[in-house]
Amino acid sequence: MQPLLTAEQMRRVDQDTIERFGLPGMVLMENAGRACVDLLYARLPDLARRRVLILCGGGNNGGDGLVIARWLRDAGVDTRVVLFTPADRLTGDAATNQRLYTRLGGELREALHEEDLAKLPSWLGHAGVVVDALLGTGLERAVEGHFALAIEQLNASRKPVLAVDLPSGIHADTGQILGCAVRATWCVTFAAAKIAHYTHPGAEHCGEITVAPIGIPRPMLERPEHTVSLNSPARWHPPARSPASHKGNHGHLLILGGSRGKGGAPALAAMAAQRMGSGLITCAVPRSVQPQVASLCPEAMTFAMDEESDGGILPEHRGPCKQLGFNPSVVAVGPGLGTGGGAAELIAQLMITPLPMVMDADALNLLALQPGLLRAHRAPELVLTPHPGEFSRLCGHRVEEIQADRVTIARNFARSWRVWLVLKGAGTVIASPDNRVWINPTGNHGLATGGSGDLLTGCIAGLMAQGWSLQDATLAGVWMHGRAAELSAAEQGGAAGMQSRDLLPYLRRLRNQLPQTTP
Ligand SMILES: NC(=O)C1=CN([C@@H]2O[C@H](COP(=O)(O)OP(=O)(O)OC[C@H]3O[C@@H](n4cnc5c(N)ncnc54)[C@H](O)[C@@H]3O)[C@@H](O)[C@H]2O)[C@@H](O)CC1
Ligand SMILES: [K+]
Repeated sequence: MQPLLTAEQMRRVDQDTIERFGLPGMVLMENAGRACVDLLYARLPDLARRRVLILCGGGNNGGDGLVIARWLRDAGVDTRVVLFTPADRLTGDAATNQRLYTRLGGELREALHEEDLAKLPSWLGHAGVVVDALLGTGLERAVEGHFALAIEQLNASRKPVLAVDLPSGIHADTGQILGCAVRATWCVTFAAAKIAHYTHPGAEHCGEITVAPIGIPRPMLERPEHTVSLNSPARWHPPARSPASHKGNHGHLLILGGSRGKGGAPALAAMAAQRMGSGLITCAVPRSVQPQVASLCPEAMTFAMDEESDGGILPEHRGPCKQLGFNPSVVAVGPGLGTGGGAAELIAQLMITPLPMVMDADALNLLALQPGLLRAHRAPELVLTPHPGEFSRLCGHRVEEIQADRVTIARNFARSWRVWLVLKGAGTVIASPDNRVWINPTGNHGLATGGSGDLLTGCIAGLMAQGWSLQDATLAGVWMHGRAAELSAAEQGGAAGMQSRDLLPYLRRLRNQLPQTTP
């Protein structure tokens, strides 16, 4: 497990390590500072020839900066410290580290008044690298005044920046910028990453993230109340495929969707599910788009549903599972579905159908119009995959409110509606009905194009249909979808201009790289 902590959780972990476990705070701070020094040496082989400017705030983040300053000065590196609080106001371990640095002959300037700040551009100009130790997890209000000025001048200097723990100005729990925030080249965080490291816009400010151990015992980090984790392949348990298997062993996925002008969506979902290894796939679509879906994806079976004059599904065909004469392992509903009356009745019917289900796109828009359906759902496993706009319609919060605290709002929704929620967008949040949350680190802006959501639906539903656990199918589907975009960008000429279909060969490659559990 790679927990992602809030500022309060980290504070408690630090405190328990010091008070209950008995490891002094000075040791933690020493290890934190030392880890930053190691990163600087590793990334800048010519560090000894650079001037290092260290900007320190008045809390323990500044204390880490003073540890860094001591090590570098002792190694003969040209090191300058600028303190943004009066030195005599430092307390605890930060004050001790200030004394140690000064005892070593280290020079320390205070930047408290306008005339001090006027010198900052010149100090920055002479710096070969800057350490941002202004504010860490203790950020408690919007940055303004001389801190804001320093951050703006630092960003304008375009110097390489190491952020200590978090880029100053980023809120640890939400990834939001409070006032303004440092743009770092590297960020070394301690013991565990924080939610902000993988939540935008904070994530973009971090640069390369390193999680450094500082002596906090693992059980302190892996507490049950630490419910947010990074989504990573290490914890999935994909079921093994037998060499003697046939298509019937790998599930039958029913995709319900499509409408006139939106025939590509169910076809894309089907193609992604195939690349995940689904055995059989049936696309049930309105009659007029059936030939299109069949020619886009000849490996899938198609089923024609009678349609309304606008190309949507007719209400009398709302029981497609029965009509098809088979019991699908999983239903994926929504890609290109449309929001006509027939589609609405279809959703109502599906919500009382006891089948595992993935709902996306127009299925979610229809659900938003009849929220009572969600409360009464009978799906043993239900995954909703909204983007922030769809989620806004579902949960009633404005998009800006959702984006300002994605983890909390997604978590509350999943818990109160007993669903798995995949809140899409950079740093996709996956929330389970039992209060656990994962943040997904893979993906890029190449996914910001039509069709990529349909692929994601196909990935998750395709894995579920093969007997993956709901949790693993959802986590792996999201992770591989993002990773495929990264691979496509790296190997096919960049993220912009990516077509959703470009992801398909990479999905197949990633699927086959996953470890399998023994049958
Ligand atoms: N024992 C510990 O608790 C450890 C803490 N560590 C470091 O300590 C940091 C947390 O330390 P603190 O809790 O002292 O917090 P910070 O050092 O992040 O900041 C707290 C100080 O900043 C002030 N402040 C808050 N918001 C401000 C704003 N917008 N503008 C100006 N000043 C503002 C507060 O009044 C307080 O004086 C971590 O991020 C990490 O870098 C590490 O040294 C590891 C051990
Ligand atoms: K910082």
